This record gives sequence, structure tokens and C-alpha cells, in this order.
Amino acid sequence: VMGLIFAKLWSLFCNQEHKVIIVGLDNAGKTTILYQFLMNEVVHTSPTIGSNVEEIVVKNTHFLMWDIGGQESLRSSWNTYYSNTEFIILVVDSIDRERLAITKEELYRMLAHEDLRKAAVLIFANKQDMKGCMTAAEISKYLTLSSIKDHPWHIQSCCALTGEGLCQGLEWMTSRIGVR
Ligand SMILES: Nc1nc2c(ncn2[C@@H]2O[C@H](COP(=O)(O)OP(=O)(O)OP(=O)(O)O)[C@@H](O)[C@H]2O)c(=O)[nH]1
Ligand SMILES: [Mg+2]
Repeated sequence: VMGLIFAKLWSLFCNQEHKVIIVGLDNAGKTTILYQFLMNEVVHTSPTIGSNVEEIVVKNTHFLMWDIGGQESLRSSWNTYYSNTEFIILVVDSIDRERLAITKEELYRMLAHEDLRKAAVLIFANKQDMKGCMTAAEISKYLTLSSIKDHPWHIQSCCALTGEGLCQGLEWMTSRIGVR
């Protein structure tokens, strides 16, 4: 009986799902990243209206990932996804210099939100294959990430089309679990 209880507790512990929200402006590559995580391939996407949700398992760690539409009219409803979120994945289109200021506003708005006070933030500097794109260091500086003291954060450059950098991002997330 003890063994059974132990097994039950163990599986509860191991299969615990960690809630993730994938946010960022429209066209950043959020949906492309979600399906790279799920299937290791590039899917044809169209702008997300509402959200997609998938379970991603990394080395016995279960993530429930919500990919949320990033168009301007949809951003005001991001907060309906916030409760119980452990990780925010913020996807940045590294070629889109003009709109990095809007991303910055959205980032700090999220960090100030009560429901996200315990969330860790992974920033993907996506589309690193584009000529003339901003580096992760440039994006980090612009977003003043080093000033963020109340949330764990990490920036990772990536290319959702090839999958480069995506695993490193997930590894950072799994390394955070159990830290708090
Ligand atoms: N060159 C390049 N294109 C990419 C990359 N990642 C995504 N894209 C393209 O960018 C476009 C938008 O990608 P989506 O994944 O649909 O963007 P999204 O962030 O989900 O957009 P919304 O759903 O509107 O919020 C698609 O044409 C993708 O193929 C990348 O790393 N490099
Ligand atoms: Mg999308």
C-alpha cells in the first residue's frame, strides 16, 4: 500500500503541468515556435485569433503552452491567460526595429501584473536568419533586461524556421523548475 501511495505521489509530482504563455507582437513567430516544439517542423501559419494550446514534454517535464494571438486588438485580452502562469515566453521579431518599443511596453505591463508576479520570463530573439537583424544583446539592452530584479529572466537568440536556439530556451525553463 505504501508503495502504491508513493507511486501515486511520484507520478503526481513528475507529471505536474507547468503553465506557459507565449506572447509577443503579431508576426513574431509564436505559433511557428509552438509547433517546432511539438513536432520539430515548420507549419504553415496564419495570424492567430484567440489561442492555440499544446502540451510539450521535455525530459519528464510537462509544459502546457498557450500561444496567444499578438495583433493589437487581441493584446488587451492577454491578461485573461495570466492566472497560474509559471513561464512567459516573449517572442521578439529581431528584424522589426520599429516595433521593439511596443514590445517593451507590453513586457513591463506584464511584469507589473499581479497574476504574473511569480512568472519567469524567457525572451526569444527570433528570426536570427534575417540579414541585418538585431542581436540578442542589442534587444536585451533596448529592453533594459538587466534592470529586471523581481522576475528570473533569460534571453535566447533563435530561428524558428530551423529550430536553432529553441532547445536552449527550453533547457533554461526546465532548469528553473524547483528553484523556487
Ligand atoms: N525568416 C523567418 N521567418 C520566421 C521565423 N519564425 C517565424 N517566421 C515567419 O513569420 C511569420 C509569422 O509567424 P507566426 O508564427 O504565424 O507569428 P505569430 O507570432 O504566431 O503571429 P500572430 O499569431 O499574429 O500573433 C510566418 O510567415 C513565419 O513563417 C524565423 O525564425 N525566420
Ligand atoms: Mg500565431
